[in-house]
Amino acid sequence: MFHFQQAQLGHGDQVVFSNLTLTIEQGEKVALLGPSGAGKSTLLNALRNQQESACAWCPQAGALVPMLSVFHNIYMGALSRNSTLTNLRNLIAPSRHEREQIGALATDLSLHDKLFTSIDQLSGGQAQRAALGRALYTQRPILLADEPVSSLDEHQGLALLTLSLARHDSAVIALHDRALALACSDRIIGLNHGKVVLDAATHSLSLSDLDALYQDASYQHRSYQ
Ligand SMILES: Nc1ncnc2c1ncn2[C@@H]1O[C@H](COP(=O)(O)OP(=O)(O)OP(=O)(O)O)[C@@H](O)[C@H]1O
Repeated sequence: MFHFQQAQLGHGDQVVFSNLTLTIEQGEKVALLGPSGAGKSTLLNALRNQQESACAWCPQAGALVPMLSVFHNIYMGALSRNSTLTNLRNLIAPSRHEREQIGALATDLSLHDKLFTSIDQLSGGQAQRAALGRALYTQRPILLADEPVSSLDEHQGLALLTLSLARHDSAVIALHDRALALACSDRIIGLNHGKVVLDAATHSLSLSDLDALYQDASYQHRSYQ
């Protein structure tokens, strides 16, 4: 599904991964872990570039339109699958179908009472749930998400991540919460300084294995598979 062979990834002149070899198969639910600046967002962007039309995309900043409502921001997930005319009509006077679909999704995200509230009047966690809603509403098979539940409490984070993963065939999700990664993924890829330093089946890992990823600057590659 995704494959890199001795790839160089970065931003303009800034090389982040100098020699990345990595394959992610269809059906895998992968958690990306690693300290700040390790390269998680860089890798997610590169994955998206490989399969853009198949990916539901939930970037870290959310990229929502602050003046528009939760409903309208979630609807934006559907823009690419409808005609311009249908989109204009739905943005001005949503069809019953869209109201029902987005209403049900907002209920799943505990945002039903904020459906017609603008994003700039939401808490950080509510805005994050709206961003996840927009990604889910694209209805594409691969979920790529960058810290999608970082502003939520652990119970809500786990519930929404579980819901999101159940709606996608495959997923790669950058997380900072190690326990959440252990609870939700079936493979964990650990990054450090633009290198894959851990790549293992989740069931073979413990919290302390993951702690080491953050504590030891000279962490060496470990594979448990
Ligand atoms: N737009 C950019 N232009 C240049 N360098 C960038 C850009 N975005 C990120 N970088 C650099 O790439 C490296 C990896 O950043 P990246 O955002 O991928 O890390 P991350 O693991 O997602 O971090 P965080 O957990 O803080 O989000 C960092 O050194 C960062 O400074």
